[in-house]
Amino acid sequence: MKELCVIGSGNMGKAIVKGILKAGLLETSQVIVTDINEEKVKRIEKELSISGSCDNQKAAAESHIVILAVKPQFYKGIIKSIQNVIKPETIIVSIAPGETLEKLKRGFKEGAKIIRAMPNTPAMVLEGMTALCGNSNVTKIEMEHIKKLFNGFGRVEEVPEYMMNSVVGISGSSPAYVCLLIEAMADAAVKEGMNRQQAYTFSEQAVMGSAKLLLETGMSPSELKDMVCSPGGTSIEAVSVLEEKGFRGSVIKAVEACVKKSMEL
Ligand SMILES: NC(=O)C1=CN([C@@H]2O[C@H](COP(=O)(O)OP(=O)(O)OC[C@H]3O[C@@H](n4cnc5c(N)ncnc54)[C@H](OP(=O)(O)O)[C@@H]3O)[C@@H](O)[C@H]2O)C=CC1
Ligand SMILES: O=C(O)[C@@H]1CCC=N1
Repeated sequence: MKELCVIGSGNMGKAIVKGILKAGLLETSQVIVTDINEEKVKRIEKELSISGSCDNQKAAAESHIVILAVKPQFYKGIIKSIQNVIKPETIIVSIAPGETLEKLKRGFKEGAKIIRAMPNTPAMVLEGMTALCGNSNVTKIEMEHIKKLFNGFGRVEEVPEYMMNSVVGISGSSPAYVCLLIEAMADAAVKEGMNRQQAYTFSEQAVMGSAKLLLETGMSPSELKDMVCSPGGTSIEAVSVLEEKGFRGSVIKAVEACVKKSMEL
């Protein structure tokens, strides 16, 4: 038996396995990863020294925890192929938006232990943020066990299921819009004559450092903004242009659109 089977070795599947191994939470011999693409399986086997397979059913049958890390459109087919081999004590973890506990439950046998998770790509560098919620068949101890694994590659918060779509908006999808901000600031510096690489370094470090400062001090974003904006200084000039252009309103609308899409999936 393996402790963990991850179905789908793409961006998230690989990030999750890498994080758990890096944190030393599981041995390489306790993990199996599958993919539809044999080349990808070979690559991840070699890179992480773990077992790989193209046989989802066999891998799921012999694992205590099964994480579904494929795009939502492949869920139906994969669940159909593994539903009969999932043991009553197996914990199934889904990371797709739109796959509700109710929808997932219909795919598995009565009593199945199902957890919904919403991680994000910074998991690749152990700085992920994951929201978790489980169905009533998952015990407290089992939830703690899954939390600990996801803690291996970042922070974890348990949330009620109705918050999962909001988590997609603020966390799962947000690296995409944070990157737009980083890219735009770098573009501005390039426009001023800075070389591209240096512009990315300044921009990335400013975003990372600001987030770290807030996380480590407990300061609110408005407090840090006020601290940076000297009276009659440079920062308030930038803030006032962003307000004029509807920066915050645009971000709120963007997150709302993301949450809405997640609800529709
Ligand atoms: N990327 C992100 O930022 C986040 C993604 N998610 C969710 O995580 C899930 C995975 O996303 P992501 O990792 O980005 O997707 P990827 O496409 O990078 O990875 C999925 C992998 O699964 C493979 N696959 C497809 N069908 C099967 C199958 N039948 N059996 C086994 N493997 C299969 C894909 O192969 P092929 O490429 O050949 O189709 C691919 O290698 C999605 O549901 C997504 O919504 C959640 C949070 C963040
Ligand atoms: O864009 C998506 O659908 C996925 C879900 C969260 C991040 N990426």
